[in-house]
Amino acid sequence: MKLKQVVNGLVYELIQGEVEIDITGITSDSRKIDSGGLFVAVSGFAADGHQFISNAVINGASVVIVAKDDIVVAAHVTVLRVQNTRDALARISTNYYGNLSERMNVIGVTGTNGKTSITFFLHSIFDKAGQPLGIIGTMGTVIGEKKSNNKNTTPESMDLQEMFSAMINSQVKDCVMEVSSHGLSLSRVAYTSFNTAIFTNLTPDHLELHHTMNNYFEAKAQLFGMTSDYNIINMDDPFGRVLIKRFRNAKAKMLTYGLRSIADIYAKDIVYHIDHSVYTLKTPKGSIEIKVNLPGEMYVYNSLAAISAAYCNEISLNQIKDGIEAVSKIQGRLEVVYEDRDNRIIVDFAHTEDALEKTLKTIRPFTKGRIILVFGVYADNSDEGAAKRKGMARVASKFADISIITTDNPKEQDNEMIMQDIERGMIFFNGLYKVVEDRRDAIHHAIHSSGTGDVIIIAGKGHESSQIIGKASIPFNDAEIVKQLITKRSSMSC
Ligand SMILES: CC(=O)N[C@H]1[C@@H](OP(=O)(O)OP(=O)(O)OC[C@H]2O[C@@H](n3ccc(=O)[nH]c3=O)[C@H](O)[C@@H]2O)O[C@H](CO)[C@@H](O)[C@@H]1O[C@H](C)C(=O)N[C@@H](C)C(=O)N[C@H](CCC(=O)O)C(=O)O
Ligand SMILES: Nc1ncnc2c1ncn2[C@@H]1O[C@H](COP(=O)(O)OP(=O)(O)OP(=O)(O)O)[C@@H](O)[C@H]1O
Repeated sequence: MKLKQVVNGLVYELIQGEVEIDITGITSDSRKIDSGGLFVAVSGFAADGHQFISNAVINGASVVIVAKDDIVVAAHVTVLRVQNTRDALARISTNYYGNLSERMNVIGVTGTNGKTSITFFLHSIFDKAGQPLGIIGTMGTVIGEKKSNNKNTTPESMDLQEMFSAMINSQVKDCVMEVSSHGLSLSRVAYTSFNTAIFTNLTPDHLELHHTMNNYFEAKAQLFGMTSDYNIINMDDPFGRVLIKRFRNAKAKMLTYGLRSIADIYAKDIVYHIDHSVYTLKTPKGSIEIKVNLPGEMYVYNSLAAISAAYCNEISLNQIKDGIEAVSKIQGRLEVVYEDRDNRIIVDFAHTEDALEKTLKTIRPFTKGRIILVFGVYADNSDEGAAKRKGMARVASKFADISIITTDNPKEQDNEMIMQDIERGMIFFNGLYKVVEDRRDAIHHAIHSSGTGDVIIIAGKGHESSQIIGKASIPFNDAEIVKQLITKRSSMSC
């Protein structure tokens, strides 16, 4: 493609070379450049892409986009300077693939918790309506029968536009994607056209990036100014109500959901069971009974969010009901990975204070014995990280009977410091706890110390298939470990 076409709409200064040349591809990673490719130098959190320009040129880059002055690049390379290279990457990626989101129906889901299950509910509903729906999110990308892993919940702009292209090539024109605050703040979804946006809730998370709840909220709020058709908002959430006020008169129509009749779409007469909930769905077009095969209020909310988007897409109430009811479980989301007469073991992805509290409160009414919680936390060395560790300890102390503090994904943080901080929190909040650093040993300890009627909740890693310690990614899946330990226990007792 001609560089001139690729940079259409981009505000830039031509430092050297010319734009009437062909390029073979775009990347912001010098290690991935092909001969004749365009390299965008991004200043990141760990490294500065400007330092890799000469590598990119050695690897074949014929065009470089920079944000800094005084960058010396080989004379045969075209160099453009822009204000913000992340934004430029999004602009040129969108051009390169032909602005595909404009030809698609894109539903963006944002909020701290619940995004993944909403995408799964919607996928199932669209399936019942005979419309293939692509998914992009934490659990990967789904296009028809094809599934692939994602490095990020919301992929880098170049990867995102490539995914849209793969969807179009597979005749998938409807897409639901999780839109993280990182995705919005780091321009990963800039220039993507969203038809619909969904807001779930906002509670403390990712404060190492945003520092304040207000900044975090403002990052999320951007999505609702990017929509053409509908903004769907949880009106029971305080931040949801701020969005309702702010976007009431926006171009996109507003649809609210919640548990009270003032919402456009709401749930009435909810009955909670150990493994499902039943409620009457109320919509402006009528009512229908819904069974959600995941327990607790949070999945009533998540189902309502998905239902609201399906409703805006004119899917019938019967198809909506069939779609929600066809989701029997979601990996790592209150997933019962073992059950016998005496005990249940549940794996859940709760990795924020609010998610952990909701998970423990959901399980409590159905627990005859104790709740034994296995958890750790990823939180960096900032004040915000310290607050997260203390907050998780507060919830564990208050809502579990005993907690086994262990390793989550410490990444490059000091795990000893993380666990000591959680321990300090447990002491502060008077929680009963034990520290077992190795996660497998911690799960083993929980199983072996459990008695009749106890429920074990292993929180924080849900579906994840590896544990990230330092730079190493070690295969590890909570459900799999439980299976191994239980098998070992039963073979020993034979
Ligand atoms: C903190 C953070 O968000 N980091 C993301 C960010 O990395 P970065 O820009 O800081 O990259 P960097 O490593 O500093 O490198 C800077 C630049 O130099 C380039 N480089 C680097 C080395 C080299 O040899 N050559 C080269 O060109 C890199 O390609 C990059 O363009 O941009 C990368 C590309 O988009 C992301 O993959 C990466 O996500 C990391 C893996 C991450 O963990 N991110 C998390 C915090 C995140 O984004 N989470 C959200 C929300 C999750 C949720 O709540 O569900 C998400 O959407 O995933
Ligand atoms: N509506 C909700 N409100 C609060 N907590 C929730 C809600 N839905 C799910 N959770 C909790 O949050 C955890 C993560 O859920 P889910 O993966 O759907 O969220 P997410 O928004 O996709 O998060 P992430 O972007 O971190 O993957 C669940 O395992 C559960 O403990």
